[in-house]
Amino acid sequence: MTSTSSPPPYTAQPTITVAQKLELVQAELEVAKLRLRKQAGERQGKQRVASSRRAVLQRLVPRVVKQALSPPLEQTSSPVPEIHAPLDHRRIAWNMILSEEHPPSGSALASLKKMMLRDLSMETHHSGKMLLLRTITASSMHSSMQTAYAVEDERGDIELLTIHDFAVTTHPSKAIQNGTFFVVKEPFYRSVLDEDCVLCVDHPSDIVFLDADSPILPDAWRSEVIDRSSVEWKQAGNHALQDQQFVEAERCYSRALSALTAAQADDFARGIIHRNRAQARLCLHRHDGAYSDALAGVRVLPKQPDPLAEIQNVRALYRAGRAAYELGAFDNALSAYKSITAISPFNEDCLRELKRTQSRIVEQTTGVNIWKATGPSAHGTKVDHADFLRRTEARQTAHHGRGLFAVEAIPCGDIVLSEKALAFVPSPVDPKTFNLVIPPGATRGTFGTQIDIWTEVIQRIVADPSIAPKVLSLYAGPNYPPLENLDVPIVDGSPVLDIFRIENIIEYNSFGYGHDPELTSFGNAALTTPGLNNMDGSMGLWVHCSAMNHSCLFNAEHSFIGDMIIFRATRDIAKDEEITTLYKEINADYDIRDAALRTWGFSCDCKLCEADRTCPETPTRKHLMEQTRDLLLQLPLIKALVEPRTAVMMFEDLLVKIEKTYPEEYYHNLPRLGLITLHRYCAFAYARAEPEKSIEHALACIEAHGYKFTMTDDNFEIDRTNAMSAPQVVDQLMNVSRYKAMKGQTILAGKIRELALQIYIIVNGEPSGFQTRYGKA
Ligand SMILES: C[S@@+](CC[C@H](N)C(=O)[O-])C[C@H]1O[C@@H](n2cnc3c(N)ncnc32)[C@H](O)[C@@H]1O
Repeated sequence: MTSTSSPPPYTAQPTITVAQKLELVQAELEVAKLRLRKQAGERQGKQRVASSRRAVLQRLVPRVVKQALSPPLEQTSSPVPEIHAPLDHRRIAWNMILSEEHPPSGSALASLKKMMLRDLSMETHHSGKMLLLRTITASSMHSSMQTAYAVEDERGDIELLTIHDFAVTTHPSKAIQNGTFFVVKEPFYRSVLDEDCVLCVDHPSDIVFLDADSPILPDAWRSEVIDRSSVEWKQAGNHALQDQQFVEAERCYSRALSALTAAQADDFARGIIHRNRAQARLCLHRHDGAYSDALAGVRVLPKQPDPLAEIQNVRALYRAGRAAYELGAFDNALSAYKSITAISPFNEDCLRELKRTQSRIVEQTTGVNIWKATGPSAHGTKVDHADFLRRTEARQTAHHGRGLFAVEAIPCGDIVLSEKALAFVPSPVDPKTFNLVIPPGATRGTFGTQIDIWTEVIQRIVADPSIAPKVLSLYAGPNYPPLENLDVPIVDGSPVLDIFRIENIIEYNSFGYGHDPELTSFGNAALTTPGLNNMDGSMGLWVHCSAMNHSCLFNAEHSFIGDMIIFRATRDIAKDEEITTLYKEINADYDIRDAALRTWGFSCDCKLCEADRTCPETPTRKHLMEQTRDLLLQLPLIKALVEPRTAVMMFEDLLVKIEKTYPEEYYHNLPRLGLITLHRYCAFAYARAEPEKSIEHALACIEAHGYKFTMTDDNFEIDRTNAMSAPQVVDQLMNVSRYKAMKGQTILAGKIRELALQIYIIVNGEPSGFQTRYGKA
């Protein structure tokens, strides 16, 4: 059967790669953005045109820019070979955040003037105003990141409201029911793609939910004031807690506290409510509030023994300990647990938590032997360990903003720091869809797990505003100058958080990693793979190490175990030396490398980049490297047509030519990255027939990474001032070690193996997998 209507643009493609699909999406997006901007420009400041109830309800049908693409994707030899996860059945869901980046309202409800829907102007932020509304429908998915509701004001006008998921998922109930009352602060009424306007809420604090008996509500809407005593509210809270309705429990306990009369406001009654609310908040992962409630629930013990007061204090202190532990405030947790042991020395729960807390404190000071502590099963999970940060601190650099510096000498191979993620999203097991969010004014988008990290960071700060300064201290790109005050203001009970600043912080500071098939036997070895690759990878935000700048001649290599990032010194680091790492897997082609780093807004000024920039041979080398790439792609064909020896000679010929593009006056003691692939290939090709030649290439491959290697019969010296640790170096060292062992130079072979193991640990974070890959000594 044939259809007369033209097929949607994507289904015309028999198969399509992710890269091609993204290109299509990007192109369509550009058209949409242009249309939207034109439409917005024409409408700015014009009076809202009222819609009928029926028309608004019809608009609730999900409609915006969501593509579920039918043809299965195929991985081809497309220019994005870095996408490794199986791509079958992947679908792309994309959507735009429809507002230009704009700050949240920082005004208190009491200072805002009420307005009505009919007073709205299009494309306008209504500063100093607020809308009092109620939902008249349940939610409907508006796009993959926004939820839509029909809402009405007290005059009965109705409109479509879209709430960014951050605002919904950070709302305690995570779901807004039909009939919910709320205020939208300083509303923004803006265009969407299909000629309509919607009210929109992007920032969590721009919406304030109201109880049904709130005095702000008009009489016609307000239910009778629920006249409960504090004790009744507390009992309602207890029931809700028992039923695991933690949001409701917290609300009831809060009402119980405000309903306390002066006569009831004694230590005893107040203490019970605080302790109970602490429990509800622990269950809601609101550790700031749980901690302060728990402490408020600690009673002053009378002089005479009072078993009830003691039991209550044990409860309160235990909750304080748990909350402090989750906030990473291990000293506070320790002191809470120690106070319990003074009351109840054999409390088993307390002793267990006390021991756990003590282990974290030891880890903070001495570092954790992370691989022994976690084992390989930790991959992709959140591990229970503490940061080890005391060897480094953030300081101002001369030209690169803040940087991370060693506060003590760190020997090669040692842990520079290990840090637990503030937010971590493991790669999806079954990545069927990924989201793409591009604000209309932006030239870049946010993809896949990066969006999940964004959500997680916002949720964490909304739950625990005490962590905000850590996040807000991070570099947020050129459009967001540093904040003078890092504490997030709390207005009407909500932290006022700019989701667009957070998005930029994630963009510039998060690490993403995917597992390269070539590296899987390297246990945890991970590549930093920003951009496209993130859609499959695990991703996290690690705050302390975010102060670390990039250098192609880095001195710290990072790897991941669970949600911990581990940096190891790739050479001896002196006290007060700046610690640097690779932001992006290094490319031998300077133009490609530079373009990648420009996405972070800078050009690297390391000696290697300087040499590549100034050496007159760089363009010739680029051309030769392109030839190398072409030859390697055609290798199966070449092998079929010519003798293997001839094929190798073709590569050796290229090697000689590329070597000449590295004049000593520019590249003295520097890596010669353009030689690595060819030496590696030749080492492999000669391995069986001419092992001596293979070892020559293996050593040359190591040298091309910047290692200066001088060997005697039973020893070697190595200069690694500008050397790069890499899995290929370990491979080649092990080739040399095996060869030397075969030749009877067992001492030398053993020493080279030790060096290989050290570099393996630097690259991999830990030694697991080494024996599996290279066998026993
Ligand atoms: C993760 S932050 C690193 C810390 C940052 N310098 C700060 O002040 O907080 C990344 C940003 O640091 C800057 N940066 C990092 N490495 C750099 C380098 N080698 N040269 C110039 N700027 C660099 C860039 O602005 C980059 O977007």
